[in-house]
Amino acid sequence: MIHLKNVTKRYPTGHEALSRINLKLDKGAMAFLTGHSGAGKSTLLKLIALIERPTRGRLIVNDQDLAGMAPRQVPYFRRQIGIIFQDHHLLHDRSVFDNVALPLVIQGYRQHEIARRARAALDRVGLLHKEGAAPITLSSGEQQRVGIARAVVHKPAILLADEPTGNLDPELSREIMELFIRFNQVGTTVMIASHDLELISSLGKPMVRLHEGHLQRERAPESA
Ligand SMILES: Nc1ncnc2c1ncn2[C@@H]1O[C@H](COP(=O)(O)OP(=O)(O)OP(=O)(O)O)[C@@H](O)[C@H]1O
Repeated sequence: MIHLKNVTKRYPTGHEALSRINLKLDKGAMAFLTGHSGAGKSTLLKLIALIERPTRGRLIVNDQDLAGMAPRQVPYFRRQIGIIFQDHHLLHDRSVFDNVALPLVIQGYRQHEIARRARAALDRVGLLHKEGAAPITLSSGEQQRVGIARAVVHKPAILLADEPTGNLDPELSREIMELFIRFNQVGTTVMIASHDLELISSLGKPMVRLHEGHLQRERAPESA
């Protein structure tokens, strides 16, 4: 589902954030990406989501070679991916429902389909009863769950999360990770960058460690 072949990313500053990365994550698999701050975790997720392009090497995501993808194809490619950030980027002048519905509105879904899917996504994160609330009135764990509902509302094949529990206490962090495991159990391929080693090593999923842009396998999903 996600295959990186000898991928290097050098930013215009000259800094090599990733060096010759080979990594394979099968369809329906789940893995954690670990490493210290600056190790290249966010860069790797950005390459998979085509937010950044590699300097060298190839990425195959959901059977598509990203090198050959024209800019006009990128929005269609991204529909296969849901992305969750540490600070969830919610729109604070819109309701919880509107935030979750937004990707479907942009994609031109019909009104009744938007309502059905947005409520289903909110239900899956346990927040259907908050659909009319303003995000600012929710706890940080609830706000993160709204971000997750928005990321899964279009039923992406791949879910990428960048430090999704960075601002949460240990108990809420575990709840959020368990939510990701549930999405994985219904077939979504999941990759999560996190430096919360204590939590993720207790979850029994493969871990891939980056160190200064180099891959150091721990319990790797599969060698490429
Ligand atoms: N747009 C950019 N331009 C130049 N350098 C960048 C850019 N984005 C990231 N970097 C550099 O690349 C390296 C890897 O950054 P990245 O954000 O991928 O690390 P990370 O492992 O996600 O770190 P953190 O856990 O702190 O988010 C860092 O040294 C960073 O300063």
